[in-house]
Amino acid sequence: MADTIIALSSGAMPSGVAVVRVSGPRSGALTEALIGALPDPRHATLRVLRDSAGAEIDRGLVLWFPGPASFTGEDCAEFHVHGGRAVVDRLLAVAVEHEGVRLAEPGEFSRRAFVNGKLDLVEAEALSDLILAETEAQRRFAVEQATGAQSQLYANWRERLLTARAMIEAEIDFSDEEDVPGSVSDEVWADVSSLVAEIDQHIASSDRGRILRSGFDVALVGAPNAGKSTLLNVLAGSERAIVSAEPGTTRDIVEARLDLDGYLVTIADTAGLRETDGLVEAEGVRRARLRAGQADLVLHVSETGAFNDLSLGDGRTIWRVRTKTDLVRGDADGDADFALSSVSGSGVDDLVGAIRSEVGRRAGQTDTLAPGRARHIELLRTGRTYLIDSLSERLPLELRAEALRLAADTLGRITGRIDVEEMLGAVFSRFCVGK
Ligand SMILES: Nc1nc2c(c(=O)[nH]1)N(C=O)[C@@H](CNc1ccc(C(=O)N[C@@H](CCC(=O)O)C(=O)O)cc1)CN2
Ligand SMILES: Nc1nc2c(ncn2[C@@H]2O[C@H](COP(=O)(O)OP(=O)(O)OP(=O)(O)O)[C@@H](O)[C@H]2O)c(=O)[nH]1
Ligand SMILES: [Mg+2]
Repeated sequence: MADTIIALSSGAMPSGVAVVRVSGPRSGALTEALIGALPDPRHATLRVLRDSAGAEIDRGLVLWFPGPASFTGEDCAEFHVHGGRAVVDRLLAVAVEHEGVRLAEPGEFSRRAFVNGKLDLVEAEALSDLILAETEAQRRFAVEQATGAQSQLYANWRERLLTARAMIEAEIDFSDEEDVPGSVSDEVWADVSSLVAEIDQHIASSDRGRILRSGFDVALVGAPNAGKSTLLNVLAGSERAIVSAEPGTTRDIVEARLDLDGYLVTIADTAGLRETDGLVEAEGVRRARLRAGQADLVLHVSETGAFNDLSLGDGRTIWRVRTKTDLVRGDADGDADFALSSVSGSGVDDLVGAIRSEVGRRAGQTDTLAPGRARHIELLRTGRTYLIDSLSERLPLELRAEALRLAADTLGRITGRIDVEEMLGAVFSRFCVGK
């Protein structure tokens, strides 16, 4: 018999109400022990909760969800009690005195929902993203995936591959017979080719998915004293980083998270780039370069208007930002894209506006499907290589069919649904009646 698990499912206490959730075969017995008779299924019912000696723990709403019609698919119950630490501690302590009842591990309710077929892996991951979402774009991206849109796409691809494989297997088995025309396999391979193109397009949107899910990454880099930390503070609207007239102030990366039009944007302030004998500062410079090399957007900050080459390699978007325009200077703005003063504030809005539109452009529509997790992208890439194998005309048909199977399995791993019965169904449903 599976353990019955219990945990606080609502947020930090103290809070108005705390929701304690229980799932597993002893849920009903535990609920009866706490409140007497079980309430009607799925009806919020006000009850007194008592310990085994009959002392009142609290008074709260109780919900009973007999399985399989519950979040986890098991018998579940919820206790909506007052959100005090001692209330919840006492309730949990009384619950785990019961045989077969223990505290839940992180993610264990969702894990059970997955095991019982209530959620697939993509949906379960999306629920976790939904809980972590801080901005509107993150929320919409997570909701889309949590409601199965992405899963459906992968399921359809997988279905096509299972069909393709069944056709090729049939061709292998009945190649001497006349009822399987050769053109069938041409159609199959044409469809596999177009699937490769669809997967490529989907993988190409992974930058978008990453930006929507994890946020858009901006790095402030440049010479010491250029005004990077001051600019970070202005963008963040608070004194995040230490500012001083001494060059080499910043060593660690200091981040500020902004919500621009619903998109999460992380601004990273970094150590000023220079040759240095200081070990700590040199490490800071190394980290600054590393961060800049991975950023979606690099703001190259300079107080002089001179911008030496950052040598960050290809593919980085770099904007040149001249700072301290409030100070009178001989030279002009040079070839800066933006000129601003963090002290007077002039030019700051232009920069923020430009970041805003850059993020919007690079994130695209929030409601179009894009893979946002490394796990998905990796499996998509692996699946694609199997498909390329399957298209190789130099290989015997048996191996090409096997490559289709591996590709289908790989796609099945994204949603966690790889199951042999389905494959058998796809194969046998295409046999002629009586064969
Ligand atoms: N109080 C409470 N609020 C909550 C949750 C919860 O567990 N408890 N949720 C937790 O994540 C979310 C809602 N998700 C849920 C998903 C499925 C079922 C459920 O009972 N499913 C059954 C019956 C479906 C039906 O009747 O329509 C099923 O799938 O068979 C409940 C909540 C957000 N709000
Ligand atoms: N007048 C004026 N001074 C500024 C401006 N921005 C920064 N400063 C000053 O320039 C000095 C250096 O600023 P920081 O923001 O610490 O420079 P940084 O680029 O972070 O420097 P490191 O961390 O050493 O790389 C400080 O004295 C700031 O007050 C500005 O827009 N106008
Ligand atoms: Mg600094």
